[in-house]
This record gives sequence, C-alpha cells and structure tokens, in this order.
Amino acid sequence: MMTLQEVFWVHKPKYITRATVRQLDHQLSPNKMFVVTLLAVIPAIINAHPFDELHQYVDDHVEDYVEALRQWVAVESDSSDVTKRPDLHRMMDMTAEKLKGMGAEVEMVDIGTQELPDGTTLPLPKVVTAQIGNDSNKHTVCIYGHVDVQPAKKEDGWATDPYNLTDIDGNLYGRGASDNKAPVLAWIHAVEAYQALNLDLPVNVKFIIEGMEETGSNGLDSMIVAKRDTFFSDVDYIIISDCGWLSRRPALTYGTRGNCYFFAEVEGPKQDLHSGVYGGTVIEPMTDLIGILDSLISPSGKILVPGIREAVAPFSDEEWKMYQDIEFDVDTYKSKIGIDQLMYNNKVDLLAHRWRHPTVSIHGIEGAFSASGSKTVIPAKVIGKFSIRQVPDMDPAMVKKQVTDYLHSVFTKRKSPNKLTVTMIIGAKPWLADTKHPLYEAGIAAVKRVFQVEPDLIREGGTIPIARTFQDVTKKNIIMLPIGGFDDGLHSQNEKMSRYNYIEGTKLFISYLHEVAEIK
Ligand SMILES: NCC(=O)N[C@@H](Cc1c[nH]cn1)C(=O)O
Ligand SMILES: [Zn+2]
Ligand SMILES: [Zn+2]
Repeated sequence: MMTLQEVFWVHKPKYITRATVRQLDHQLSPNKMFVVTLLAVIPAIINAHPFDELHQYVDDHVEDYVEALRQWVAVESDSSDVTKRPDLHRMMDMTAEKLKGMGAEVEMVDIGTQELPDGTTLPLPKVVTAQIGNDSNKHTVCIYGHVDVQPAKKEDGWATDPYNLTDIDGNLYGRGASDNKAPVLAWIHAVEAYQALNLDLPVNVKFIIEGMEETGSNGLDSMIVAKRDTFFSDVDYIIISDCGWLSRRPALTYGTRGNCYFFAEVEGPKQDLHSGVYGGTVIEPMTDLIGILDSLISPSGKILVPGIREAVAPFSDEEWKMYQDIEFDVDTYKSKIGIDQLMYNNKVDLLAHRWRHPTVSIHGIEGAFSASGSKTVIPAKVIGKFSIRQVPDMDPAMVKKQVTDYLHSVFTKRKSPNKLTVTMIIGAKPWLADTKHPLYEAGIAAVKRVFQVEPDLIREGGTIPIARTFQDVTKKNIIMLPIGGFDDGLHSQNEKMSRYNYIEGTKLFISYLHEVAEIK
C-alpha cells in the first residue's frame, strides 16, 4: 500500500497542493483506519480544486490590492500631455519598484526621446522589463501592459476626482483603473500569490510594461526589434490584458483593430482675425478644414476615401456564425452609451462594424475656439485630428497615401489660398490570432474554472499598437485575456474597474499560469 505522500506524487501533483497533502498525512497517519480512510479520501484529493489556497489568499488581500490600485491611479501618468512627463517617469519607477519588491530581475530600458511638433525633444518614459523564474523545464510567458493613461479632468464631467480612486457600490472609479493599471496589478498579484504561499510558479514569467501606449507606443517597436534575440529569445507566449469583455460573460480576445491617426493642418492669415472686421473678405482656414473633414465619411458611415473599403478582407460565413453566437445585447449597449439609434440595428452588423470594418472618427480641432462664451474670432491656423481604425487587409502606408492624396484633391477643388499639410502621426496595424492555438484552449479552461462559464471569443475595436509588432518581430503566439468589464468607460468620463473583475481577474490569471504550463 502506498503512503499518502506516494499517492500524491503518482496522482499528478499538479492537481493537488502540497499543503493539502501534508495536512491530510499528518491527520491520518496515526489512525488505525488509515487504509480505509485513505481509500475514501483519494478521490476527494484527486478532484480537489487545486487553487483553493491561492484563491483564498487573493480573497484575504482584497483591500491591499485596492490600496495598490489607489496608489497607481493617484499618479497622473498621461502620456499625451508633455507637462505630465515627470508623473509618467514616476509611474514607471513605481512599477519597477513593485516588481523588484517581489524579487524580479528588473531593467528600466531607455528607449530614447520623442520629438515634439515644435522640433524640441523630450525623454520617453523608460520601459520596465522584469523576469521571475528561469527554469528551462518550464514555459516562459511574457506579460505586456501599460501604465500610462488617457487625459482626464474633473471638469470633463467626472462625478469624482479622476486621480483619487473612489469606491462606489463595488466599482473603483479613476482614470486608468481599467485601462490598464488594475490588469497590470492583477498580473503582479497573481504571481505574488504563488510566491507568498511558497508554491512553485508553473511558468517563468516576464513582464514588459510601457508608458506610451495611449499615444501609439512610441519607441517600443525598436526596443522589441533590439531585444528579439535576448529578452524575447526564451519567451514562448505573450499575454496581453489591455481590453475588456463584451458583456457580463468573460471573454478571450483574438483580434484588435489598428489605427492611423492624422493631423490635417490648414494655415491662412498670419494671425487670428476679428470676424466682424475681416469676415467675408478672407477664406477662412476653419471653413476649409471643416469642408475637407466632412469629405471623409458619409452621414451613414460610408468611408469616402477611395481605395479604403476595397482593401477590407471579406466577411466570411464562418465569422458571421461566430458573431451570431456571441452574447451581446443591443439594447444594453444603447442604454449604456445613452443613445436611441445606432448605425446598425442587429447584433452581427454592429459587432462587425465595431471589430472588423474600418471607421473614421474626428477627434478635435487644435486652434479652434472651444471655450465657453462667444469669442468672434477667425482662427489663423487650425489642425483637424482624426483617425481611421485599421482592419485586415489594410496597410497603414497605403492608407497614409490614400488619405493624403484624397484630402489634397478635395482641398484643391476648393481653390483656397490657404496651405494644407497632412501628417500621419500613428500607423498601427491590426492584429489577429489563431483561436485554435492551445493558448486559447488554456484560456477557456481557466475561465471555466474561475467563472464556471465558457468565455466568448471576441475581437476588440480599439488598438494595442504593439500587438502586431510582437507577432511580426518575435513570431510568438499571443493571447489577449481581458478582465475589464464591458461598461468600464475606457478613455471616457468615470472610468472604473469593478472589485469583482479586479479580484476574480486576479484568480483568472493565477489559473491561466497553471493552464499555460500544461501546454505540450
Ligand atoms: N486599451 C487600448 C487602447 O486604448 N489603445 C488606444 C491606442 C491608440 C490607438 N491610437 C492611438 N492610441 C486606442 O485608442 O485604441
Ligand atoms: Zn490600454
Ligand atoms: Zn487606452
């Protein structure tokens, strides 16, 4: 008859924790009914949930995790505002310290400088890389995330101070809470839980955390190319948790759109003019700009730039069927964003236009009068900012040419004396994964264990600029494993992360590390 310790090793130790066996062994060995009891407990041990201890550890540390998020959200790490660059550097330092605190081998990688529109340069935030574990018998995963945020001001319409994490009804409100500070922390806490319980990490874990994602991941592409044969040489899989679920059902994400972001500058008189004194005599830059912006897209959403729609990969029957099976309620979607009428009324069309068709969005006009009140100015120079989300098989280089040529041709027809300059400042490609890859099977298993449901397989309308670079340069397989809620309000007022998603998401990551270790 085997001892219980021997049973432990024979029956796949990965399914049961060492501590559980030690405890049972201690309790049972003096018992004369040892054999009978042993036979009775074997099925229970083998079927025991392997992560109870880890999950309990997470549940016991919820307030610590919320406090960690509070400290990170308090840093205004807005990568688009150069005046906030010291905060962004501080955020990267805090990230590095947190990883060092758990014994990781941390490096802060200098990725150079950023050139500003006025020709001056500014240091980019360093990229934090870290490594925990170096066992050649284990798989190595690399977790990517970002700790920069979109701009936010209370006066934009936030109900609370965006940089003071505020807990209301189980939701943690703050800029960057969901995008992407809580998910990065959740990964760190998942690894910490294994360490705290003295459990062997199932895989080696690397981190790559950047501070410029929200402005297009400046400088990161070249760092990845430079580190392809060093940092990435032993990486097997890349995991990204910078997206959200589509509904209350957990999801795995297998595609993102890319983004081409344009500045269209129209320059006229040498200074702003009084519209009463000069109006009617000068051809106004703003009128020109509005005219060319209006030529980009029809009221029903048809992109008017020649060649763009023709490049889009056809929507297959298989995709149509997949979309049909996804949990998504059109009315909930409408009510969440506060509108009665959408461009499309049915689920499949809506999802398709959200994920796998390009779209034009007009974001703002620099130099335009935008304050409250009624200034009667003719702005001398205005810069229209718009972007076109990219899908397979669009190519940013081609889109740049198509848009630039088209806007110039529209502008020429206006016979304006003003000067138009079109610049593409971001050209991020879309990313698409193979959902048949074992990384996705592992994701399904981990979701089932933590949430007791099958995840939806979804795409993301937003962009993670570096995803495609990871794929093209490192040739590694990537999975996106979101924990953000469908209603987190990314980039918007009142962004939040629910306690539920943050905490259960941490458990999901714990399970996922285990599932990845099982990939043959
Ligand atoms: N959470 C991902 C995200 O919000 N990404 C940004 C990145 C971007 C794209 N173009 C400029 N920034 C997004 O807007 O999708
Ligand atoms: Zn993000
Ligand atoms: Zn974002």
